[in-house]
Amino acid sequence: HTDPHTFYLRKCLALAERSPPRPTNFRVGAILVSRKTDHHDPKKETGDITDDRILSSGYTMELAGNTHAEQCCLANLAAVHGIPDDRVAEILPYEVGRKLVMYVTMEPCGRRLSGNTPCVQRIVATRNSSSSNGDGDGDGFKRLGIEKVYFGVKEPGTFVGQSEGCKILTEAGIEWELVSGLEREILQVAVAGHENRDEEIRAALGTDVDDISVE
Ligand SMILES: Nc1nc(=O)c(N)c(NC[C@H](O)[C@H](O)[C@H](O)COP(=O)(O)O)[nH]1
Ligand SMILES: [Zn+2]
Repeated sequence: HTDPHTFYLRKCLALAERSPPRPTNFRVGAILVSRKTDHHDPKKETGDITDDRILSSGYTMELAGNTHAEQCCLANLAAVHGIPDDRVAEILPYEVGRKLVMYVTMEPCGRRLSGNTPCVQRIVATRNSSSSNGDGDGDGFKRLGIEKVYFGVKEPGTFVGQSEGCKILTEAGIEWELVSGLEREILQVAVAGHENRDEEIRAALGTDVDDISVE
């Protein structure tokens, strides 16, 4: 019986395996979940996932262009509601007794070599939209958006060196948690399109084991 976080990260890993291997990015999978919270503490998750609702999912390059898993996950949800992906915050559910969490195989990016909007910015943006109550006097309530991110590995230094994602999430008041146990599997999928993937995995695992078989 695996814990709920490993259960979801394995689902994200299966999504990541659908991503076309490229030397210029990582293959990542993401799932957005609405989770029941403890009725005494709106931050606390009950640990019981039977009431979870999977709102959306995405994987690297699922959508046209140079897209990231988290970006596709949010864009897919926006598309379901027929609005542009930069307005996805407006349609995210905001319910008493529930909170939104995102599972991603890899730490959301804080910087992208392409210069495209990093995923942490897209995640933080889900918290900034205030929903008007329709009377236009701007006294809407602040939607909480995505409150926590669970991921299975920190971003390797391959493209941007020391990753910034977690720091930016913390600064924005978004909790995050590194769920260990799947590092090797996540990295092997993530770097499948890279030339020196064995070396990359060794460096990322911080070990010098020689028995890393990429396949
Ligand atoms: N969390 C995450 N999800 C992804 O789907 C993905 N591809 C990355 N990858 C992070 C890496 O830092 C960037 O892929 C490079 O910085 C190149 O940037 P572009 O992807 O071309 O914008 N990270
Ligand atoms: Zn990203």
